[in-house]
Amino acid sequence: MNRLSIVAANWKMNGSLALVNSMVSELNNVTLNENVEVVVCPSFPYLAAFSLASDNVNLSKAFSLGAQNLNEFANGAFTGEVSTSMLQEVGASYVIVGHSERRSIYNESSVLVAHKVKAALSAGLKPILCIGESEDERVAEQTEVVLAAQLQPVIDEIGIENFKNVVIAYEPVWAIGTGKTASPEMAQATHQFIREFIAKVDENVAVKLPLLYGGSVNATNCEELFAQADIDGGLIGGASLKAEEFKIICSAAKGK
Ligand SMILES: O=C(CO)COP(=O)(O)O
Repeated sequence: MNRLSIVAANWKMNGSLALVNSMVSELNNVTLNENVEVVVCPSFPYLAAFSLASDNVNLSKAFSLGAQNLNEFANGAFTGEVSTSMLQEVGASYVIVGHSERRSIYNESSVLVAHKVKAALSAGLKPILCIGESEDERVAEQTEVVLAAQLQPVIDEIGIENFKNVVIAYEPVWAIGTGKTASPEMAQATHQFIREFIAKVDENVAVKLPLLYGGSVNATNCEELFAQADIDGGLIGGASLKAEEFKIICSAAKGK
């Protein structure tokens, strides 16, 4: 089938220059399976340093750099914000959009998320679009409704054909940073729903779409999660800050 698997590290507001340098040299020793890409998303101040350190060791092209957020406007009076061209200039090729922490703490709506996805694509950055339900929503059996409501504004904004440059990360909010991973079967069922939701609009796009799982992925559970038919890698938080553990997770991914 030839579908790319991706392991993306979301450092969130963690890390340091020392971690950037040690991670780059550790990643230089990882052997990846075919059709696997690794994306490291440190905080804004470390992007340029990560690029430089990767160039210095000539890190394989399978390793890319991503940002954790972007502003939807090209430039202007937006104090504290970062534009797509700035991200590109420092070497980012991916950007996380719509993480549940941004949706809940910074009130980012699905419409704003859609605008950010569009801005990323227009600048040639690949968005890693995060979607996921809260624990209450799952208990109320609203998971599929919530996911559909998060996806539809993006489909409306960019058009389904542009999903060929999008990565989706399914991150159940109740599994983020809690140690409560969705079981591989539960995660697979939800990934299958997401792929079928996209397939209803465009089957060719759906077949090729990398669908990552996120939420307490670690060195112990990654293999079983990544073996699921519709799970094409992961978006890793806490475990991506520990080089030894992250390397195991990277090596567990296989292109489908
Ligand atoms: O939010 C996440 C990645 O974006 C997941 O975080 P954890 O892996 O720490 O649960």
